[in-house]
Amino acid sequence: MQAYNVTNFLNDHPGGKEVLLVAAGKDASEEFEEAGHGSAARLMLDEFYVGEIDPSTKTTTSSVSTTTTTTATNSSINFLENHQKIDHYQDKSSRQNVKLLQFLVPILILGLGSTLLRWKKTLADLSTVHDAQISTL
Ligand code: HEM
Repeated sequence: MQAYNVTNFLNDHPGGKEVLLVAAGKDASEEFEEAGHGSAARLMLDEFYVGEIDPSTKTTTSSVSTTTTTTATNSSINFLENHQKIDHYQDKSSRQNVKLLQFLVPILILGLGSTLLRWKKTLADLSTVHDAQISTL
C-alpha cells in the first residue's frame, strides 16, 4: 500500500483541501477511486509518493474502531504540525538573515560614504598644497 504526502498539494487540490485532510493518515483508496479521478490525477501520484505501508497496520475511512481512527487522525495532525514546525524554523532562520542584512547594509553604506568623503578631503588638501607650491615657484 502506497503512502503519499500531499501537504504541499492541499491548497491546489481541485477537490478541495478538506477531503484530503479528512483522508489524511487513513487508507483513502476507495475515496480516491469514487471521486472519479482521471489520468491527470493518477500521474500526479508519483510526485507525492513517500513510501510503502504495511497493509496489516492500515486504518480504513469506513472506521474499524474509533480509537484507531482517532490515532490515525492524530498522527496525521502531528505529521502536519511537524511540517509546519519545520517551515516555521526555516522561516525563523531566513528572518534572522534578513535582520542581519538590514543591520549590515546601512553600516556598509555609511562606511563607504565616510571613506569617500575622507578621500575627497585628502585630494582637496593635496591640490591646495600643490597650488601653494606652484605660487611660491
Ligand atoms: C495524492 C492524492 C490526490 C491527488 C493527486 C488528487 C488530484 C486530483 C485532481 C488532479 C483532480 C482534478 C480532476 C482530475 O484530474 O481527475 C481531483 C479532483 C477531485 N478529487 Fe482528488 N486527488 C487526490 C486525492 C483525493 C482524495 C483522497 C479525495 C477524496 C477523499 C479526492 C477527491 C476529489 C474530488 C471530489 C475531486 C473532484 C472535484 C471536482 O470535480 O469538482 N481526491 N483530484
